[in-house]
Amino acid sequence: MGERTALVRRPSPRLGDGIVTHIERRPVDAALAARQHETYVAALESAGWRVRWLPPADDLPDGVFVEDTVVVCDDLAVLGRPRVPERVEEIPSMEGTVAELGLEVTRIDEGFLDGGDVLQVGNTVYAGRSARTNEDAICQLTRQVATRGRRLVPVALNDCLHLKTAMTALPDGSLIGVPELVDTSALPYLRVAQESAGAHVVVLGEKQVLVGASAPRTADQLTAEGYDVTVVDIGEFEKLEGCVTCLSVLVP
Ligand SMILES: CN(C)C(=N)NCCC[C@H](N)C(=O)O
Repeated sequence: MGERTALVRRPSPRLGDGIVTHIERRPVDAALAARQHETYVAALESAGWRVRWLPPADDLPDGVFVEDTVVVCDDLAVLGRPRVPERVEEIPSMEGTVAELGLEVTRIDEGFLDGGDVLQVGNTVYAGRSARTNEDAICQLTRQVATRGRRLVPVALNDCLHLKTAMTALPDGSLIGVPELVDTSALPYLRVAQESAGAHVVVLGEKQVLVGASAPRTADQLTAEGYDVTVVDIGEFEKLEGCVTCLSVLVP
């Protein structure tokens, strides 16, 4: 802890068998995915994040989307509880890793929670009500993050996989995303991303962000605003409804 650690897992050669819900399945080039992942990890490292590899899970096609397996809030790690059976086996290796990092590990005992539905901005934790994350889990998460001084705001989603499919935040805490995909009534101002992939921003530092190559207009706009923008192509992961946030858990 305190070392700006990025948790990642190498992509499975079976990535192409991962779950798709809202888009059509397309063939995945596993070798290209591996190269894209290397570039993504290198970008985290060059922004000063110490990379910690989770044990490989080559039999778990979605195992590379580590964001869904845990929510880290200060020294607390709340393990995800996948609704989809295919992803349940990803949790134990994340549990071991966050325990080794010295985080206090807790679980959700009822309901379902994917970390992709949880966006932390300052002392606010936004939690998406999705097909993967339900009310029982959100209630428990509310109590757990309250122990770290956080206030949870539930957010209803419109037909999208995860909250972070719809929106993320910039380093100054302002929200960016696709308003049609979220109930904005509980949110402060949600800036409209230039393209849907521009809803996915990873905050690497105070002025440093990472976005996917599928969001060129957002990248240009953020650059014009003075951000140091790293662009990575994660096209093979996008075929499985992944985005740049899903591929790591950043432990500040
Ligand atoms: C913010 N997002 C989108 C995520 N955190 N996770 C993406 C998981 C994709 C995987 N195929 C699945 O359907 O579970």
